[in-house]
Amino acid sequence: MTRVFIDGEAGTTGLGIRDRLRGLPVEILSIDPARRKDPSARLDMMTKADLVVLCLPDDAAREAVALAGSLEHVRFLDASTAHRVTQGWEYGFPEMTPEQASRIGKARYVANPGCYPTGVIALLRPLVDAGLIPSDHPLTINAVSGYSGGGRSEIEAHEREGGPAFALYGLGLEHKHVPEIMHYGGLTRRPLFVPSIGHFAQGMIVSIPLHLPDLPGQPCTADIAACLAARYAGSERVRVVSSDRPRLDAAALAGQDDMELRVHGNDARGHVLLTACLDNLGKGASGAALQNIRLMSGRDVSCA
Ligand SMILES: NC(=O)C1=CN([C@@H]2O[C@H](COP(=O)(O)OP(=O)(O)OC[C@H]3O[C@@H](n4cnc5c(N)ncnc54)[C@H](OP(=O)(O)O)[C@@H]3O)[C@@H](O)[C@H]2O)C=CC1
Ligand SMILES: CC(=O)N[C@@H](CCC(=O)OP(=O)(O)O)C(=O)O
Repeated sequence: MTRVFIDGEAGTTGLGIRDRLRGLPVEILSIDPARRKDPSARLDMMTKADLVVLCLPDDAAREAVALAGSLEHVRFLDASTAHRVTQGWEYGFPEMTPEQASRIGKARYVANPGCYPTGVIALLRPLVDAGLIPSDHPLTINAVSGYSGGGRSEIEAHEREGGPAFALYGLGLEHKHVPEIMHYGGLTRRPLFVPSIGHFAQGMIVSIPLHLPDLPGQPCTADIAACLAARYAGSERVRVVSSDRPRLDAAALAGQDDMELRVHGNDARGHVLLTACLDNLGKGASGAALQNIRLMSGRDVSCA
């Protein structure tokens, strides 16, 4: 049975992973809460584990890997941003390419994707791979997240004091997710990424507008939709669904670990809007972590 230590178990992502592990054949090693930030107590737990799941701020995640670097039997899954584009780390997005699930299954170090990049890469990577979107195409990515995406401090701010109904942020245009979006999305030109936060707990929409006449070969909406549908055919967690509804609710998949992709098109205008709808805490965090834990413990290589 795989022994799992969740460093940061009491946080938002850590709790979500713990809940999802209930009933699975894994043993969860829990640290004494009073010593949860004590490096020697954490190292002691890591020594006993087969798999360490890091649900920590970036600096603490780097510290944990350094702390346990000499423990050769231990594998790591990091939910933070710290190692997502670091050499030697596998990207924990099993649906990204046909080979990715098996690469994750064999890796010692796996980085769980960011919540926004999960939606962005799912939409863009197949289209870039197919040559429908050039890697240097100028792109704008709009996104809205529930406030739980900001972790415990943002949750407390919204639930105790009340937060803004809707706010743009990241207005310095340097969001921490852009490097992984470019790296795994196959982009050579930096996209303009515009995140926002709403006064709802969980859920997310990523939306990417495209001008069809500006794309190579001038594809139509159906060409774009067919490319995405082919990539995710048979995927358990990522579905390409029809865009027949007049509006899309950002919280539509709250509480679920799936992601829905849509291609909203108006060929007469030459316009397409790609959307990804997911739960930032589900497929955007703990749900993806569960997929990776299953792959890393050899239980489920078909979950992509
Ligand atoms: N929320 C989300 O939607 C997503 C979050 N993530 C990532 O997951 C990671 C955790 O985020 P989230 O769960 O939201 O954050 P939280 O703030 O909810 O939880 C972080 C946890 O780590 C603990 N912690 C902080 N420093 C240390 C340390 N040095 N040693 C041990 N424990 C420590 C915190 O304790 P205390 O509260 O006492 O400081 C807290 O329990 C982050 O890197 C985040 O970027 C990834 C995807 C989505
Ligand atoms: C609403 C909100 O604040 N969202 C966070 C992203 C969530 C998160 O921390 O994501 P990763 O750990 O996956 O990188 C932000 O924009 O920084």
